[in-house]
Amino acid sequence: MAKQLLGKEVTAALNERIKADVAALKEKGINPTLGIIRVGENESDISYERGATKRCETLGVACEKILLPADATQEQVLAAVDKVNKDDNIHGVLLFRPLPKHLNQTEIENALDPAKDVDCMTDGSMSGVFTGKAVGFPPCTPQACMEILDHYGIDCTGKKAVVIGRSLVVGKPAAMMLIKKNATVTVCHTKTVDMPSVAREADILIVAAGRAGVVTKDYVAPGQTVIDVGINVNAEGKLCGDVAYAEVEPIVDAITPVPGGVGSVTTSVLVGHVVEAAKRKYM
Ligand SMILES: NC(=O)C1=CN([C@@H]2O[C@H](COP(=O)(O)OP(=O)(O)OC[C@H]3O[C@@H](n4cnc5c(N)ncnc54)[C@H](OP(=O)(O)O)[C@@H]3O)[C@@H](O)[C@H]2O)C=CC1
Ligand SMILES: Nc1nc(=O)c2c([nH]1)NC[C@@H]1CN(c3ccc(C(=O)N[C@@H](CCC(=O)O)C(=O)O)cc3)C=[N+]21
Repeated sequence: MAKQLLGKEVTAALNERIKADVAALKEKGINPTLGIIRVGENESDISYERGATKRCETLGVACEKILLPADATQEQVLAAVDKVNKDDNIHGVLLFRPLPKHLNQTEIENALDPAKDVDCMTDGSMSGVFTGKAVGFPPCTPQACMEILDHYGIDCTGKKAVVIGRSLVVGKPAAMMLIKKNATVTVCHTKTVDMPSVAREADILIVAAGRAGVVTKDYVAPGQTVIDVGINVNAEGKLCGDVAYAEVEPIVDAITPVPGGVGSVTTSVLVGHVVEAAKRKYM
């Protein structure tokens, strides 16, 4: 039986700190607020929105939403970003990605006010992840993965880490953060040849492919820690990860469940960034 790495154990201390910061801000008459921009009805975006909204509520942070149709134009999305940029009562912004293909995502991402960039959307913020210089906030999901490793005392120094996925939201920044923690990192993607044998060599396996069940028992080995970032909705409408949990869990040392793993830490990290953005502005 693998040890379950539980999101709620990781977020307990984080949430207490956030609540204290929220109380201090409210005492000064500041109401920390997250702005959400969603384009279309993607299920994984909607489940993140639900989780983030709930987390805001329990931590006393307000939430304002702009919802646009899947066929929204570049101008409409840019206008939404401009609106949240100009709104002094919004301290941090979440824009779900990837955006529909017809949009110029880079232009939209970089239109955001860097001070409100709580999920590392702008190139300026992302540069900080690669250079190690403190620029803005790191992306919430890879940070959540690192929080889990830290909380459970999983030391990365000298370990082999394999990341499946190379997106700017998860895979690439996660690889940089693992390097910073002194791991030796391999990044896999759809052109990787013989992924199972690469993954089996890992001490720490981070999976962010966005395909339910890609990681089967052939990808894992005893002794491994598996962090399942994937959030997919199965045929019964239930959340499931990218790892075939039932067949992988008996083999490895430690694993994050879905739900109850990375996703719940991500929303806490996000709300923490919003509160920190408000603190930087006023305190
Ligand atoms: N738990 C959480 O808090 C969060 C969860 N997620 C979830 O994580 C998953 C990944 O998200 P994101 O990075 O944004 O997704 P993207 O679709 O942007 O990227 C997926 C990456 O995985 C690679 N990939 C896809 N299929 C395979 C495969 N069969 N074998 C190897 N590599 C593959 C792709 O490779 P290539 O580049 O070659 O196309 C790509 O680099 C999604 O399920 C998403 O919902 C995302 C953010 C937060
Ligand atoms: N710019 C951007 N950043 C993202 O991080 C991002 C994104 N776009 N697009 C969509 C995906 C998907 N994703 C989810 C995160 C948490 C839950 C989630 O359900 N969280 C629950 C808990 C789920 C669990 O317990 O595992 C909660 O917080 O209560 C779902 C989905 C983020 N993503």
